Amino acid sequence: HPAHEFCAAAGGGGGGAGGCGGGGDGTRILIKGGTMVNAHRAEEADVYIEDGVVVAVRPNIPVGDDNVKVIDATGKYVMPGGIDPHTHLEMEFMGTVTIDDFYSGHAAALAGGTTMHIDFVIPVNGNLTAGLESYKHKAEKSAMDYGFHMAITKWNDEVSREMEVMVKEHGINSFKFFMAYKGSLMVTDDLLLQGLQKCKSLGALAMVHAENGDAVAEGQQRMIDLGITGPEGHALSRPPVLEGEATSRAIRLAKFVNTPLYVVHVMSTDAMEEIAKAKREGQRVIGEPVVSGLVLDDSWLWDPDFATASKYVMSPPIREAGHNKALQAALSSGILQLVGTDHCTFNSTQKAFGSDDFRKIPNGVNGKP
Ligand SMILES: NC(=O)NCCC(=O)O
Ligand SMILES: [Zn+2]
Repeated sequence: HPAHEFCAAAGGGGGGAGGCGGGGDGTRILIKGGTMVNAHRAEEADVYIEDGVVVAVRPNIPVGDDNVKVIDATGKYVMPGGIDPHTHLEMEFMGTVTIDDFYSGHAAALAGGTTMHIDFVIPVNGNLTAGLESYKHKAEKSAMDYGFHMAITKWNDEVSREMEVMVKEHGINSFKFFMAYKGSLMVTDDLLLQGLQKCKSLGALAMVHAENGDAVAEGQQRMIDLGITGPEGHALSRPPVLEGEATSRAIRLAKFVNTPLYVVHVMSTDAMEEIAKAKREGQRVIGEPVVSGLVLDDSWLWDPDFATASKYVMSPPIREAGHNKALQAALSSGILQLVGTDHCTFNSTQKAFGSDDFRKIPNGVNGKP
């Protein structure tokens, strides 16, 4: 099984569902001489691991016996594995499927030091159980730990009942509502309200993709009417004001229901300021910037080469320079709380579906731009 290559490389046990796992196989590893970094500080320390569990962290741990695998980390940082809270592996979207699956995506993540991620289950025709079955199947080739959030794309009594089953029987306790992608994944305010109330009653976390999907459709038509069909039309059609509006609306509806809210991929100062204001007033709102929004700007979308420009098409769009620095500052001051990648990769052939109409370019970028 391909997962074993990575488990072996990591010195871990056998690869069960959800990753390599410790396995109690007697593996002993000593990482020596590095600078160990945790959330609160960095220090010179060795790390001793038994059966996949860190049992000692202190300077100068003696090697002891020959059965300990010693890794020399002199001059290197030793950090906990990263957790990516936002990915889309093998996701069916905009008429195609993201090219990184639960094996190639895991290989890339592990190579970069990410050891766990949370993907979004997309229901099948609104059915949550069918969606989960499909994602469990996709994840059979996994090589690292993973978990699932779940999108809610329809509303009826069955969906409401299934949400409870997801929380109580499958450990899925975060549900995403797309306020954009009109005609496919988008939900109405009515559905969002029902969903927020259900999340509250289950103690689950509601998440939103915050853009005004109706206004985006209008903005897209405006661009087409103006003859703007290239990737730059993507950013022009869905400006920050539409992200700010939806973020504010979701925050206020969550306040009305009195339930916490997680805003995924915060890409603009407009959205970030809505989150900052709500938090100042004591509301429980979590804001997640993503790597592309923190480090890139929208100039790429104006590249005359379609293959280059289309690589940067995602939603909400990568914004004008300035938003990225403001998001970085908000992250360092705690207004925004964690970073995802929104890893959602399409190759140049897939991106070319929209070579004469930006509306058909599959939305999504590589999480490590
Ligand atoms: N972000 C993006 O453009 N694609 C992935 C789907 C989503 O998160 O909206
Ligand atoms: Zn996403």
